[in-house]
Amino acid sequence: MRTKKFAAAKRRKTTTASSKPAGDAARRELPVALHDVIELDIVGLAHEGEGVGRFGGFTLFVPGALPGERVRARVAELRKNFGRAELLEVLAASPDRVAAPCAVYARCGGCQLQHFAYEAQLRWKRQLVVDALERIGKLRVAPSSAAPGVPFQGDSLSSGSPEGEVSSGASFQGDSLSSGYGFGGIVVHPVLGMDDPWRYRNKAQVPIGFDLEEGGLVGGFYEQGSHRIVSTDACLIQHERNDDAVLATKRIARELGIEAYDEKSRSGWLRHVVAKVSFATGEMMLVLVGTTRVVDGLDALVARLRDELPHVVSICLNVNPDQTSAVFGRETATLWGADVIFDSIGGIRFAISARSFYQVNPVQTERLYGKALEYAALEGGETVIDAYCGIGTISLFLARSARQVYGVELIPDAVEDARANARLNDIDNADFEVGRAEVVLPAWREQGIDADVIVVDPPRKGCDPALLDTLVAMRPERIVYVSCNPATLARDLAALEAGGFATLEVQPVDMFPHTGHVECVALVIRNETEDQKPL
Ligand SMILES: C[S@@+](CC[C@H](N)C(=O)[O-])C[C@H]1O[C@@H](n2cnc3c(N)ncnc32)[C@H](O)[C@@H]1O
Repeated sequence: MRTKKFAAAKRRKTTTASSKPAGDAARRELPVALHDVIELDIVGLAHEGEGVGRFGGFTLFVPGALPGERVRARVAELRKNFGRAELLEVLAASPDRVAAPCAVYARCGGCQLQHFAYEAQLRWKRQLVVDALERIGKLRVAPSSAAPGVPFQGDSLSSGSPEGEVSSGASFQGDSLSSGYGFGGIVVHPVLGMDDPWRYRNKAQVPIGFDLEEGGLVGGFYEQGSHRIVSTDACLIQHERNDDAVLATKRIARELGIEAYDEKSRSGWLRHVVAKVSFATGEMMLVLVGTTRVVDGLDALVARLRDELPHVVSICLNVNPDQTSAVFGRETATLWGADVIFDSIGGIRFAISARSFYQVNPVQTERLYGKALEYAALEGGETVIDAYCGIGTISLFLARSARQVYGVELIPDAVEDARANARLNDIDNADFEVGRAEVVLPAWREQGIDADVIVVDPPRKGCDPALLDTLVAMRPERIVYVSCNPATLARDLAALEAGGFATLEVQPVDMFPHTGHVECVALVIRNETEDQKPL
């Protein structure tokens, strides 16, 4: 085993691969150099699930390592304030380490946490949320909700993302935390996990490539951080029917001599296979993404897919002729069968077309939106605004219990889907508008639309500051904040606290088991004492 002494000697001969000049590292006398093999203790997990270790006070991210472990690792990248190291050996394993069941886990970029026991994943995700609220939002989390059994304590908690999507610059300062307006702090519930955290995805989007050793046309997943395709026939977080459909498509295309598209030479035809399955009905849609509208063998491919895959009710073609990493091109046509498949979540039906955005984990989506409905506490007479409404999933969930729902969304196609889904469910009290929430809400306010409840479900970057200002000005009784990023959630909840609201509870939901992602829904209420202040 290489020792620290060896590493120090080797360091004198190496340079850093940092985005900063090598001289930088020398000046700052980093305790490691590129390619050093070192032993280090892992003290936390970063947002993407990499182990976080410290070596001589310097932070190193070690993918595959778990908190509490001692590992041997090779330094693979150095930057000014942190580095990355490749895991070589686990010297002392965490009791939460398990064998990842997926055969391609080590190479595929899809999952990051299969080697971490599921219960431990859930405890870690909850702690990520608590840390974000305390460190970034400087919000007080109720002590009673510091769940027993949370494995990581104190300063060695989840250690942030290397790139730092939200830089808090905040250290934990107990006394300066917000008091939560006397509510005793925000209750952060244990993460709602899945009873069976496998085979949960309803959509597979599989890149197609060429590999002579594998027999020609292959499909799988991009290797972590690259565009190299890892050929794979099974994905353990994917519904079996999607796996079967993709496997059959690859085999039949090979047999018919249909060529995979090659990014470098820009030759070949088939770029992606997308399979969608409705958990409610079992119906499936297949979308072939090719470079042109026609290709030899396409009719035969469709005929054989129809024969072999009885659950497929729709086969579509998307044409993407461009030299781009975007999956889809502009043109989509139905080659056979229906234009859409139907799914339902919580009794609301959704029509899913080749290009519609739709939640990929329908089981957990129902639980997440059920919580949003509970937090909205609707009695039937309320006006609700759903900002960032997408295809109107939350709006339609809430419309059944409210007087009127208004949804706003940036993407026109999604708004079309939202309107169609409202019609499909005979819901006539939900109106949708295309636009930026931060522009449309102030306009609605000018028109006299006042909301009792406002739901926000923004993208990872969180709410636009102008929208937060509008929420503060509109002073709805309740805000239900659905978030896919605890860091921006914490930042925005802090802004709402400053504007006279209080966050009562946060319910994290595990929408993507075995990945570093965690979704949250937060209940924020208007602070009545603020209402009594003179204007
Ligand atoms: C996390 S998704 C919400 C999805 C939606 N709740 C659903 O279940 O279908 C965020 C949505 O916000 C939209 N969006 C992004 N920026 C926006 C903005 N400034 N105003 C309105 N919508 C926006 C995105 O297009 C996306 O559909």
